[in-house]
Amino acid sequence: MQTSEPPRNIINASDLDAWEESVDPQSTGPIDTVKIQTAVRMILEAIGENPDREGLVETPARVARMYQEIFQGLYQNPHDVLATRFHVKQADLVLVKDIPFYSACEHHLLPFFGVAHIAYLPEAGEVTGLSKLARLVDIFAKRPQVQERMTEDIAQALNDELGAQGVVVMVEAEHLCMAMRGVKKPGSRTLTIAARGLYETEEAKRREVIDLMRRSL
Ligand SMILES: Nc1nc2c(ncn2[C@@H]2O[C@H](COP(=O)(O)OP(=O)(O)OP(=O)(O)O)[C@@H](O)[C@H]2O)c(=O)[nH]1
Ligand SMILES: [Zn+2]
Repeated sequence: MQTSEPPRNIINASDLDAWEESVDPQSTGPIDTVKIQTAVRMILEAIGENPDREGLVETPARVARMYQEIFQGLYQNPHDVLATRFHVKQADLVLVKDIPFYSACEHHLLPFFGVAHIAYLPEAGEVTGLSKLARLVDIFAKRPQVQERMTEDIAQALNDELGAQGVVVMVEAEHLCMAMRGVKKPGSRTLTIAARGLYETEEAKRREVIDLMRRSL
């Protein structure tokens, strides 16, 4: 459908300034917030709603801001996050457990959420900041995703950037597309694992790490 006038509740470029100023443009990249607003208005119309009624009039702009936030990982580079390195004299296994995350399944754009556990065996005492592991999770969670790819991507980025001897990533999540619609199985959880380096080949060592991940501290 071609219209010469933009829908009335589409906010124009000058109105966008206020919220674009509050977000680092380098971290959000070229997310087209005006296009999102147009699309959301059309969806509201398509379901038979009145997009001009009081409760909905700001909704396209809210959804645009939300997508700008929850998909900002598309424009963030794991290389930048993992550039922070420290050298320690000796380092054995590093394991950060229960890193909470929220992502969106790419099939339905509904949330899946849960925790990620990240372990790596540093090479020659080369470690990164602990918070950087959590930032890495966010970079890959804040994209349209499938859980398996998110798990593999985190492991691969750590392997590539850190040069670790081995990496194990485990993700446990609940998918709202399986809970609130479709098959309707709330409470079911999906567990995915990715391994790199020595943990790919040495099964006993991988199992040790997985046991640590599953054990409550
Ligand atoms: N492997 C995998 N599947 C996912 C993930 N997120 C959602 N899905 C699944 O993607 C599938 C999409 O299946 P389709 O048959 O194309 O879509 P659908 O008709 O909406 O499927 P139902 O959810 O079964 O109603 C569903 O089985 C979802 O459960 C994920 O992270 N990993
Ligand atoms: Zn889904």
